[in-house]
Amino acid sequence: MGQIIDGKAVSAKVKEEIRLETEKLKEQGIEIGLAVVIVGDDPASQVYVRNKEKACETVGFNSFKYALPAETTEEELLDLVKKLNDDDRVDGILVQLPLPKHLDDKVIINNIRPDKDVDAFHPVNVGKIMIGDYSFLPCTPAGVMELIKSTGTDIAGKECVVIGRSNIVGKPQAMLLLHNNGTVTICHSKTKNLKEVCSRADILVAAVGRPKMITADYIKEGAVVIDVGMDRDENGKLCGDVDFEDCKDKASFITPVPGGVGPMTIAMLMRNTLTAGKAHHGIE
Ligand SMILES: Nc1nc2c(c(=O)[nH]1)N[C@@H](CN(C=O)c1ccc(C(=O)N[C@@H](CCC(=O)O)C(=O)O)cc1)CN2
Repeated sequence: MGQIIDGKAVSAKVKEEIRLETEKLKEQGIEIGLAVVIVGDDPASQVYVRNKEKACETVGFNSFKYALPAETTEEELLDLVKKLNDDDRVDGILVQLPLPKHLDDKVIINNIRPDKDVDAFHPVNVGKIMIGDYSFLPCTPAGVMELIKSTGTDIAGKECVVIGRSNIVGKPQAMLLLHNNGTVTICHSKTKNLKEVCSRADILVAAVGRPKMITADYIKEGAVVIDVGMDRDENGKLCGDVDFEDCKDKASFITPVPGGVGPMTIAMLMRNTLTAGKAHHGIE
Protein backbone atom coordinates (compact mmCIF):
# COMPACT_ATOMS: atom_id res chain seq x y z
CA MET A 1 0.00 0.00 0.00
CA GLY A 2 1.21 3.52 -0.84
CA GLN A 3 1.79 5.98 1.94
CA ILE A 4 -1.01 8.40 2.69
CA ILE A 5 0.09 12.03 2.68
CA ASP A 6 -1.41 13.63 5.77
CA GLY A 7 -2.38 17.15 4.71
CA LYS A 8 -3.63 18.01 8.18
CA ALA A 9 -0.25 17.17 9.74
CA VAL A 10 1.75 19.04 7.08
CA SER A 11 -0.53 22.08 7.36
CA ALA A 12 -0.25 22.06 11.17
CA LYS A 13 3.55 22.13 10.83
CA VAL A 14 3.43 25.05 8.38
CA LYS A 15 1.05 26.97 10.67
CA GLU A 16 3.30 26.35 13.68
CA GLU A 17 6.28 27.82 11.79
CA ILE A 18 4.14 30.85 10.93
CA ARG A 19 2.97 31.17 14.55
CA LEU A 20 6.55 31.26 15.83
CA GLU A 21 7.55 33.90 13.28
CA THR A 22 4.46 35.98 14.06
CA GLU A 23 5.28 35.82 17.76
CA LYS A 24 8.76 37.23 17.06
CA LEU A 25 7.28 40.02 14.92
CA LYS A 26 4.87 40.90 17.75
CA GLU A 27 7.87 41.32 20.06
CA GLN A 28 9.04 44.02 17.62
CA GLY A 29 5.58 45.64 17.71
CA ILE A 30 4.54 44.30 14.29
CA GLU A 31 1.06 42.83 13.86
CA ILE A 32 -0.19 40.99 10.80
CA GLY A 33 -3.78 41.40 9.57
CA LEU A 34 -5.96 39.53 7.08
CA ALA A 35 -9.29 40.87 5.78
CA VAL A 36 -11.71 38.16 4.67
CA VAL A 37 -14.69 39.25 2.57
CA ILE A 38 -17.68 37.00 1.99
CA VAL A 39 -20.73 37.96 -0.06
CA GLY A 40 -23.96 35.99 0.31
CA ASP A 41 -24.73 32.88 2.30
CA ASP A 42 -23.18 29.94 0.46
CA PRO A 43 -22.84 27.35 3.27
CA ALA A 44 -19.50 25.89 2.06
CA SER A 45 -17.98 29.38 1.73
CA GLN A 46 -19.12 30.20 5.25
CA VAL A 47 -17.28 27.12 6.57
CA TYR A 48 -14.09 28.03 4.67
CA VAL A 49 -14.22 31.62 5.92
CA ARG A 50 -14.72 30.44 9.48
CA ASN A 51 -11.74 28.11 9.07
CA LYS A 52 -9.65 31.01 7.75
CA GLU A 53 -10.55 33.08 10.81
CA LYS A 54 -9.64 30.13 13.06
CA ALA A 55 -6.31 29.74 11.26
CA CYS A 56 -5.60 33.46 11.81
CA GLU A 57 -6.25 32.95 15.50
CA THR A 58 -3.95 29.89 15.59
CA VAL A 59 -1.01 31.72 14.00
CA GLY A 60 -1.61 35.02 15.84
CA PHE A 61 -2.87 37.25 13.00
CA ASN A 62 -5.63 39.82 13.37
CA SER A 63 -8.57 38.89 11.18
CA PHE A 64 -11.19 41.32 9.90
CA LYS A 65 -14.31 39.67 8.56
CA TYR A 66 -16.70 41.46 6.23
CA ALA A 67 -19.91 39.50 5.60
CA LEU A 68 -21.98 41.27 2.96
CA PRO A 69 -25.53 40.41 1.84
CA ALA A 70 -26.05 38.52 -1.44
CA GLU A 71 -27.61 41.65 -3.04
CA THR A 72 -24.39 43.68 -2.59
CA THR A 73 -23.66 45.68 -5.75
CA GLU A 74 -20.35 45.73 -7.59
CA GLU A 75 -19.90 49.37 -6.58
CA GLU A 76 -20.40 48.55 -2.88
CA LEU A 77 -17.95 45.66 -3.01
CA LEU A 78 -15.37 47.76 -4.86
CA ASP A 79 -15.78 50.49 -2.23
CA LEU A 80 -14.95 47.95 0.48
CA VAL A 81 -11.95 46.65 -1.47
CA LYS A 82 -10.67 50.20 -1.87
CA LYS A 83 -11.09 50.84 1.86
CA LEU A 84 -9.13 47.67 2.66
CA ASN A 85 -6.44 48.55 0.11
CA ASP A 86 -5.89 51.78 2.08
CA ASP A 87 -6.14 50.24 5.56
CA ASP A 88 -2.69 49.91 7.16
CA ARG A 89 -3.91 47.25 9.59
CA VAL A 90 -4.68 44.99 6.64
CA ASP A 91 -1.75 43.15 5.04
CA GLY A 92 -3.80 40.66 3.04
CA ILE A 93 -7.22 40.83 1.39
CA LEU A 94 -9.18 37.76 0.45
CA VAL A 95 -12.52 37.77 -1.33
CA GLN A 96 -14.09 34.35 -0.91
CA LEU A 97 -15.14 32.70 -4.17
CA PRO A 98 -17.55 31.97 -5.71
CA LEU A 99 -19.25 35.37 -5.65
CA PRO A 100 -22.99 35.66 -6.36
CA LYS A 101 -23.64 35.50 -10.13
CA HIS A 102 -24.28 39.23 -10.64
CA LEU A 103 -20.74 40.06 -9.45
CA ASP A 104 -17.78 39.62 -11.79
CA ASP A 105 -14.93 38.13 -9.78
CA LYS A 106 -12.36 39.38 -12.35
CA VAL A 107 -13.41 43.01 -11.80
CA ILE A 108 -13.18 42.60 -8.03
CA ILE A 109 -9.83 40.77 -8.04
CA ASN A 110 -8.31 43.30 -10.46
CA ASN A 111 -9.05 46.01 -7.90
CA ILE A 112 -7.25 44.35 -4.98
CA ARG A 113 -3.80 45.87 -4.46
CA PRO A 114 -1.38 43.22 -5.85
CA ASP A 115 0.80 43.44 -2.71
CA LYS A 116 -2.29 42.56 -0.60
CA ASP A 117 -3.61 39.89 -2.99
CA VAL A 118 -2.81 36.90 -0.77
CA ASP A 119 -4.78 34.56 -3.07
CA ALA A 120 -2.33 35.51 -5.88
CA PHE A 121 -5.26 35.81 -8.32
CA HIS A 122 -4.47 39.38 -9.53
CA PRO A 123 -3.04 39.46 -13.10
CA VAL A 124 0.16 41.06 -11.77
CA ASN A 125 0.73 38.12 -9.44
CA VAL A 126 -0.30 35.61 -12.13
CA GLY A 127 2.27 37.20 -14.47
CA LYS A 128 4.95 37.01 -11.78
CA ILE A 129 4.25 33.30 -11.36
CA MET A 130 4.76 32.83 -15.12
CA ILE A 131 8.22 34.39 -14.99
CA GLY A 132 9.16 32.68 -11.75
CA ASP A 133 9.61 35.96 -9.83
CA TYR A 134 6.91 35.68 -7.21
CA SER A 135 6.28 36.67 -3.64
CA PHE A 136 2.87 34.96 -3.38
CA LEU A 137 2.04 31.54 -4.69
CA PRO A 138 -1.62 30.67 -5.29
CA CYS A 139 -2.70 28.78 -2.18
CA THR A 140 -3.86 25.44 -3.58
CA PRO A 141 -0.95 24.85 -6.01
CA ALA A 142 1.48 26.00 -3.31
CA GLY A 143 -0.09 23.50 -0.92
CA VAL A 144 0.35 20.74 -3.50
CA MET A 145 4.06 21.62 -3.83
CA GLU A 146 4.44 21.46 -0.06
CA LEU A 147 2.78 18.03 0.03
CA ILE A 148 5.04 16.70 -2.75
CA LYS A 149 8.06 18.09 -0.84
CA SER A 150 6.87 16.27 2.30
CA THR A 151 7.29 12.93 0.48
CA GLY A 152 10.98 13.65 -0.20
CA THR A 153 10.36 13.39 -3.97
CA ASP A 154 12.77 15.38 -6.13
CA ILE A 155 10.64 16.91 -8.90
CA ALA A 156 13.59 17.65 -11.22
CA GLY A 157 13.39 15.55 -14.37
CA LYS A 158 10.17 13.81 -13.31
CA GLU A 159 7.21 13.37 -15.65
CA CYS A 160 4.51 15.55 -14.09
CA VAL A 161 0.95 15.46 -15.39
CA VAL A 162 -1.64 18.02 -14.28
CA ILE A 163 -5.23 17.22 -15.20
CA GLY A 164 -7.15 20.49 -15.38
CA ARG A 165 -6.31 23.92 -16.81
CA SER A 166 -8.12 26.38 -14.55
CA ASN A 167 -6.50 29.74 -13.86
CA ILE A 168 -6.64 29.07 -10.12
CA VAL A 169 -5.21 25.54 -9.99
CA GLY A 170 -4.19 23.78 -13.23
CA LYS A 171 -2.18 26.51 -14.95
CA PRO A 172 -0.28 27.82 -11.88
CA GLN A 173 0.27 24.22 -10.73
CA ALA A 174 1.96 23.39 -14.03
CA MET A 175 4.15 26.51 -13.71
CA LEU A 176 5.28 25.63 -10.18
CA LEU A 177 6.20 22.10 -11.25
CA LEU A 178 8.07 23.54 -14.24
CA HIS A 179 9.96 26.00 -12.01
CA ASN A 180 11.05 22.92 -10.05
CA ASN A 181 12.40 21.39 -13.28
CA GLY A 182 9.61 18.87 -13.79
CA THR A 183 8.71 17.80 -17.33
CA VAL A 184 5.14 19.00 -17.34
CA THR A 185 2.06 18.03 -19.35
CA ILE A 186 -1.30 19.75 -18.86
CA CYS A 187 -4.33 17.63 -19.75
CA HIS A 188 -7.89 18.84 -20.26
CA SER A 189 -11.25 17.82 -21.67
CA LYS A 190 -9.92 17.71 -25.25
CA THR A 191 -6.82 15.65 -24.44
CA LYS A 192 -6.59 12.49 -26.52
CA ASN A 193 -5.55 9.25 -24.78
CA LEU A 194 -5.84 10.78 -21.31
CA LYS A 195 -5.32 7.44 -19.62
CA GLU A 196 -2.12 6.82 -21.54
CA VAL A 197 -0.73 10.31 -20.80
CA CYS A 198 -1.58 10.02 -17.09
CA SER A 199 -0.02 6.59 -16.81
CA ARG A 200 3.38 8.07 -17.82
CA ALA A 201 3.30 10.40 -14.80
CA ASP A 202 5.74 10.07 -11.91
CA ILE A 203 3.73 12.86 -10.30
CA LEU A 204 0.03 13.12 -11.10
CA VAL A 205 -2.03 16.12 -9.95
CA ALA A 206 -5.77 15.71 -10.51
CA ALA A 207 -7.85 18.91 -10.61
CA VAL A 208 -10.71 17.94 -12.90
CA GLY A 209 -13.79 18.24 -10.70
CA ARG A 210 -15.17 14.78 -11.58
CA PRO A 211 -15.71 12.43 -8.64
CA LYS A 212 -13.38 9.39 -8.56
CA MET A 213 -12.57 9.73 -12.27
CA ILE A 214 -8.94 8.65 -11.84
CA THR A 215 -8.84 4.91 -11.34
CA ALA A 216 -5.80 2.63 -10.99
CA ASP A 217 -5.48 2.16 -14.75
CA TYR A 218 -4.65 5.89 -15.09
CA ILE A 219 -1.64 5.75 -12.79
CA LYS A 220 1.88 4.43 -13.06
CA GLU A 221 3.12 1.96 -10.45
CA GLY A 222 4.84 4.01 -7.71
CA ALA A 223 3.49 7.40 -8.83
CA VAL A 224 2.94 10.28 -6.40
CA VAL A 225 -0.79 11.03 -6.71
CA ILE A 226 -2.16 14.38 -5.52
CA ASP A 227 -5.91 14.91 -5.53
CA VAL A 228 -7.11 18.51 -5.68
CA GLY A 229 -10.73 17.49 -6.31
CA MET A 230 -13.47 18.33 -3.84
CA ASP A 231 -16.48 16.43 -5.12
CA ARG A 232 -19.46 14.47 -3.82
CA ASP A 233 -19.89 10.78 -4.61
CA GLU A 234 -23.16 9.00 -5.45
CA ASN A 235 -24.05 8.95 -1.74
CA GLY A 236 -23.35 12.65 -1.27
CA LYS A 237 -20.10 11.90 0.59
CA LEU A 238 -17.09 14.20 0.09
CA CYS A 239 -14.55 12.62 -2.27
CA GLY A 240 -11.85 13.64 -4.71
CA ASP A 241 -11.15 13.24 -8.43
CA VAL A 242 -9.10 10.13 -7.62
CA ASP A 243 -10.68 6.82 -6.71
CA PHE A 244 -8.61 6.52 -3.53
CA GLU A 245 -9.44 2.88 -2.73
CA ASP A 246 -8.65 1.77 -6.27
CA CYS A 247 -5.36 3.73 -6.53
CA LYS A 248 -3.86 3.52 -3.05
CA ASP A 249 -1.97 0.25 -3.59
CA LYS A 250 -0.45 1.34 -6.90
CA ALA A 251 0.73 4.81 -5.84
CA SER A 252 3.86 5.33 -3.73
CA PHE A 253 2.24 8.34 -2.05
CA ILE A 254 -1.35 9.51 -2.30
CA THR A 255 -3.45 12.29 -0.77
CA PRO A 256 -6.87 11.53 0.70
CA VAL A 257 -9.98 13.72 0.37
CA PRO A 258 -10.76 15.10 2.88
CA GLY A 259 -7.49 15.63 4.75
CA GLY A 260 -5.10 16.12 1.83
CA VAL A 261 -4.78 19.27 -0.25
CA GLY A 262 -7.76 21.11 1.34
CA PRO A 263 -6.14 21.90 4.71
CA MET A 264 -2.98 23.08 2.91
CA THR A 265 -4.91 25.79 1.05
CA ILE A 266 -5.56 27.66 4.29
CA ALA A 267 -2.02 27.10 5.63
CA MET A 268 -0.61 28.61 2.42
CA LEU A 269 -2.98 31.57 2.76
CA MET A 270 -1.46 32.19 6.20
CA ARG A 271 2.03 32.00 4.69
CA ASN A 272 1.14 34.52 1.96
CA THR A 273 -0.35 36.86 4.55
CA LEU A 274 2.84 36.69 6.61
CA THR A 275 4.90 37.38 3.46
CA ALA A 276 2.68 40.39 2.67
CA GLY A 277 2.89 41.69 6.25
CA LYS A 278 6.67 41.42 6.33
CA ALA A 279 6.95 43.24 2.99
CA HIS A 280 4.68 46.02 4.30
CA HIS A 281 7.02 46.45 7.25
CA GLY A 282 10.13 46.37 5.10
CA ILE A 283 11.25 42.96 6.39
CA GLU A 284 12.80 40.48 3.91
N1 LIG B 1 -10.74 33.38 -2.47
C1 LIG B 1 -10.72 32.04 -2.53
N2 LIG B 1 -11.86 31.36 -2.72
C2 LIG B 1 -11.81 30.01 -2.79
C3 LIG B 1 -10.60 29.30 -2.62
C4 LIG B 1 -9.42 30.05 -2.44
O1 LIG B 1 -8.29 29.51 -2.31
N3 LIG B 1 -9.52 31.42 -2.38
N4 LIG B 1 -10.59 27.90 -2.59
C5 LIG B 1 -11.83 27.18 -2.46
C6 LIG B 1 -12.34 27.02 -1.06
N5 LIG B 1 -11.33 26.92 0.00
C7 LIG B 1 -10.76 28.04 0.44
O2 LIG B 1 -11.23 29.14 0.27
C8 LIG B 1 -11.10 25.68 0.68
C9 LIG B 1 -11.69 24.52 0.27
C10 LIG B 1 -11.53 23.34 1.03
C11 LIG B 1 -10.74 23.34 2.16
C12 LIG B 1 -10.60 22.13 3.02
O3 LIG B 1 -9.88 22.17 3.98
N6 LIG B 1 -11.30 21.05 2.72
C13 LIG B 1 -11.37 19.90 3.59
C14 LIG B 1 -12.76 19.32 3.55
C15 LIG B 1 -13.79 20.30 4.02
C16 LIG B 1 -15.17 19.69 4.11
O4 LIG B 1 -15.35 18.77 4.91
O5 LIG B 1 -16.07 20.19 3.40
C17 LIG B 1 -10.38 18.82 3.15
O6 LIG B 1 -10.10 18.71 1.96
O7 LIG B 1 -9.92 18.12 4.05
C18 LIG B 1 -10.12 24.50 2.54
C19 LIG B 1 -10.30 25.65 1.80
C20 LIG B 1 -12.92 27.88 -3.24
N7 LIG B 1 -12.95 29.28 -2.96
